[in-house]
Amino acid sequence: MSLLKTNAITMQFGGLTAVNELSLAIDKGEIVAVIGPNGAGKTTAFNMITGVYKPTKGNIQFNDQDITGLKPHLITKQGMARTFQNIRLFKDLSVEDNIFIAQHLHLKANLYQAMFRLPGYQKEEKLILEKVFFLLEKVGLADLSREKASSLPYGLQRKLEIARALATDPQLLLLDEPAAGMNPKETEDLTRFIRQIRDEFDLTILLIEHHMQVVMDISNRIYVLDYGVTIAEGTPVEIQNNERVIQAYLGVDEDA
Ligand SMILES: Nc1ncnc2c1ncn2[C@@H]1O[C@H](COP(=O)(O)OP(=O)(O)OP(=O)(O)O)[C@@H](O)[C@H]1O
Repeated sequence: MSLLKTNAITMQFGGLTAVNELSLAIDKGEIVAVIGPNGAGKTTAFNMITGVYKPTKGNIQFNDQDITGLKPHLITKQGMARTFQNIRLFKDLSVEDNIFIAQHLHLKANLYQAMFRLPGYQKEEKLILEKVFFLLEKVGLADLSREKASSLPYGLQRKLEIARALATDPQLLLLDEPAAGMNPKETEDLTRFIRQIRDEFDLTILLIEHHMQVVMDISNRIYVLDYGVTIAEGTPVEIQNNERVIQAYLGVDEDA
């Protein structure tokens, strides 16, 4: 059974069809990549899946529930989390506070209990802090918990962003260009890290990535978009040998 299924989702912006009848099916535990040249529609696809845009046509099933058009925070609550192409941390907050804030989504205490720090809130807060440190340990950032997010090297900021996404207890994690701007060492580390969190947190991962080495190394399957159209789907080996893909993408602009 697929964890995520998009049935011919289409997104039109005026006269432009950014994504045309995209049908993805992602099984539990898979790591699946969506690739394609700039402007192919990858981020638009993510935005439809995570509720930022409502598809013009088609529908999206997550865990066998129709989530088409649900607001992003409700989709997050159903077990989907994402990171963005441009890092979106609270740069002036500490590493631990960046995760603490994400955890608040799960708070059951009301505003009154929180304002006066009543016992119900304090108990919950303690549990959240434990979880924050558990996550920081897992991603190797525990020693840097008090540092300002903006003071971390780029690769670690990306890790922190992923840890923050994990704080919402996702089953499906969407990563939008996780290797963007990373040096070769950081990229290698990231590939290992993505596999590690998939295993440790029992995740399914969908990623957009331009870095071909990362894509080929990490993905179970790959979908290729070009001008909004799905031109190929297959294993890394199949994709690397697909003539249409080579023409549309791999032959050009490999490291864009
Ligand atoms: N909100 C919007 N309004 C109008 N056009 C948009 C909007 N968002 C995206 N587009 C257009 O839709 C097409 C697909 O864009 P999208 O950002 O999804 O591509 P992408 O594959 O993610 O590209 P990149 O690799 O550069 O991030 C582009 O032509 C883009 O200009």
